[in-house]
Amino acid sequence: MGHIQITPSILNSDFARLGEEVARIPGADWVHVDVMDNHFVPNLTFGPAMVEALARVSPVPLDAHLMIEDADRNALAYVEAGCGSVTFHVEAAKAPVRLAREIRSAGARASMALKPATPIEPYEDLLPELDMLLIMTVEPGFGGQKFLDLCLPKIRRARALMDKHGVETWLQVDGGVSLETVERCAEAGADVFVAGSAVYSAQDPDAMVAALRAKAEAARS
Ligand SMILES: O=C(CO)[C@H](O)[C@H](O)COP(=O)(O)O
Ligand SMILES: [Fe+2]
Repeated sequence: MGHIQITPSILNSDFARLGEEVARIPGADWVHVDVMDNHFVPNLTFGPAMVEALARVSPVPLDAHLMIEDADRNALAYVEAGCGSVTFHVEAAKAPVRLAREIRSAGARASMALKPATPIEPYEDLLPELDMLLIMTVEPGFGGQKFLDLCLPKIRRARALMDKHGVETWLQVDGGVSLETVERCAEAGADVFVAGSAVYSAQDPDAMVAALRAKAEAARS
């Protein structure tokens, strides 16, 4: 299992002041950027030009979470925009192995996401192709939703499969992660934690990043 990483999502931050919003979380490991196209999910955020502008000013690397149809054709634009990690949804990719290899060859970490109802088992053999697996803990589309406990067994099963294959793949959780739920995720085997509303609704977002990290680390030991 990798070291604990905290990845705030800017989805519920102030979109009119994104540069200032990312400057409020210097203690984060990554900034999580939720790209939504109003087709794969019923919500619309931003595209490569906006992400490229954010990459230029962010104090930490960008972790793009692409909730978009036709990931095969659109994912590389986010590597070119300067993201250090690019996550596509397996439900939106026609050729996930080829896409993961393309993302890696273009110079970013390749990551694949699973919606809550998508099982990990059919994708076991893909794990060596991935730098990170994202297990969604809400239905994708909106920030501020309630954490789905029904996803915890899948996190445990994914961690067991990673151990079985001896891979270094990081295991990210995204959706409803807060001081109340981060320990459950860490105990189940997650090592990368996305937190949107928990971080940006806090008085001091960087202190919330530190608090989430401390809880996840304590849960693991
Ligand atoms: O991918 C997402 C939603 O589809 C977001 O990253 C996620 O919901 C973060 O927000 P919160 O921590 O408020 O749930
Ligand atoms: Fe996300």
